[in-house]
Amino acid sequence: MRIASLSPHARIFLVLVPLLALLPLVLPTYQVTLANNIGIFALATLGIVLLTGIGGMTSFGQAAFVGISAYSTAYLAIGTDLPAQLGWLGGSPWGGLLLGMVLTLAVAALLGALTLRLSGHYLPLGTIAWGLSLFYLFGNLEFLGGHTGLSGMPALRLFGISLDRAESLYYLIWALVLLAVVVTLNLLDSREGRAIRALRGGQRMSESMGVNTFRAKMVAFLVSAGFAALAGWLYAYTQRFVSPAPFSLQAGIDFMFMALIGGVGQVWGALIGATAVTFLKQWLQDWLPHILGRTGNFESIVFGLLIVVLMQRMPGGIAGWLARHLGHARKLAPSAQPAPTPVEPLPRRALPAKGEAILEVRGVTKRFGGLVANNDISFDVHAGEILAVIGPNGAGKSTLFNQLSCVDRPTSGEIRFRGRRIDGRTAREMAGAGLSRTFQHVKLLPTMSVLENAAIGAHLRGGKGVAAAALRLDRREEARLLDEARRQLGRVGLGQHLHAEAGSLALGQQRILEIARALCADPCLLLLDEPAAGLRHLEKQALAELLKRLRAEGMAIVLVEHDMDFVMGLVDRVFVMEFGEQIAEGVPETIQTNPAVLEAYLGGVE
Ligand SMILES: Nc1ncnc2c1ncn2[C@@H]1O[C@H](COP(=O)(O)OP(=O)(O)OP(=O)(O)O)[C@@H](O)[C@H]1O
Repeated sequence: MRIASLSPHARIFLVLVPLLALLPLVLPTYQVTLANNIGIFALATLGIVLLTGIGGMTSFGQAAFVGISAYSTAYLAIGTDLPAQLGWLGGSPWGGLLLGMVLTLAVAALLGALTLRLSGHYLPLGTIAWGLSLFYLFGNLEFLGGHTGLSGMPALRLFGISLDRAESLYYLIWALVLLAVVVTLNLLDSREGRAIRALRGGQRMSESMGVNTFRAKMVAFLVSAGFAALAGWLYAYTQRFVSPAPFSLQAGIDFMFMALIGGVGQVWGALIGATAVTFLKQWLQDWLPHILGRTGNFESIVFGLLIVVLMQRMPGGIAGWLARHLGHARKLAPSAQPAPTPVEPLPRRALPAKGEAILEVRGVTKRFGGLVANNDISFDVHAGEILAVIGPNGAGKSTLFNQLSCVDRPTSGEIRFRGRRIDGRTAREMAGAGLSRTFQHVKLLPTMSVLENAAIGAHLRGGKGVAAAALRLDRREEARLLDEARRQLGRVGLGQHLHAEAGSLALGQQRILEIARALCADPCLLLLDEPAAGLRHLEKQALAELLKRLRAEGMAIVLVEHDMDFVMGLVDRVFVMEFGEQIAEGVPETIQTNPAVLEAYLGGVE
């Protein structure tokens, strides 16, 4: 295999694995011990990268999760005074890992269930509260040794091999770190991973594409806690002694610093950050007393100042800086590879018969306090038809759109989609039912590729979960999802831009990308919010051709649009609103000459 054909991640592994394998052979034992600590910190920090940097959820409780596992491990390994129920686990390192993992994940699930649905600062505050209370709990439980902790742990023994030396533990620790990196990279490069990566700034869009954002948050939270649990298990066997101090809130903040310095948005940032912070602290501790000529806790002060400067100079951390300067900012992100061979297309939804009523809106009224944004609106949309909703600014079009897509619910009246009432249903449910949409203000994930942005639309057409993704058992399905995204992008004319960052596209192209994303959901009703805004003349023509083809296939399309030339040459019917009222409805020819429309919408053209 040629090196040039390897992904950037594979190339990093190619360099890193032999380097890591050689280190204990050349380093003195105390530095191997330092490398072991770095590996354990990197594991916990990797959880922060996934949760905070990629998923956008800030947690200061990572050290507390490490602590639960470390204490479970130590408690079982020492094995004195075990309650009868835990006796069978006593003395076994696997028992410690199992108990640590189960307890950590149970606590994370509970904490997640309480805080992840809430926006704003609830999660960080919840994790701070959790970190504090657990620290005091560790210190006050007598069977955990109180503030002096648990000591006298035996050495780790796996498969009959004793890992009692720093060198032998080193290989276990770093093998697990690299395994965790692989699992994280695999997860991020999957359907579930796209959902996690979309959490930062794309939650409303994701829900409209059928992504269960709460589930995606929970997955990130649990995987992150799982890494902390693994770190805790290794920590206990490395130190062979546990006490509350290393699991304090301060330690949780340190993990956050490691992630920030290393590069919180990049998987490799965890390893870089853990290494940089450990060495920096060590270096400051060794040299500051010499430089300042006196001892004291100066390293904490200098460390704090250095972090402020680093954050200011390198907001993306060291990994972000390296990626930018080595020219692979994009490539370091999980990249969707082109499908190697033609794949079987995804199954399609049976489209309703042409002319079937897809959407029935009856007497819909929406009030915001005293303001009536939509008043008694009624219309139908049929399969194989394009309806335009037009009206001057503030007429109530977006409000209507939000209700049609179940982002908002009417104050009164009802909306039926394919005969079933949908007012009160969620946007996610509607995505599954066959309603897909674009947004007035484009909602893309700018640092993700065009291909991956489109693939989010196909989320509900795949079903492989986290374990399949982590173990790469989802490759066939993933290839089909990406193939569908590629097909839809080709259809809308973005086939040349598959691997570009979505944020690098012109605004008009971004709108078209939203249409491709919506089409990936295989909808039977497409809601397009100002699709022609920002498009050049030729792009508008191409868009009109595409919408005509979709109409011919039997799709129902509702669009809100201000560009009258575009609307009148394309749509079958026009629905006109003003001040929340419906003032006219009909074919474009009659609407164009309707006096009420001319008066209200065009400002009274004679
Ligand atoms: N969440 C809200 N709370 C209060 N008032 C709102 C809310 N959303 C919309 N409105 C009001 O409802 C009216 C209709 O707004 P809407 O955005 O639906 O109009 P529009 O036709 O889409 O306008 P535009 O073409 O400028 O997007 C406006 O007066 C607006 O201020």
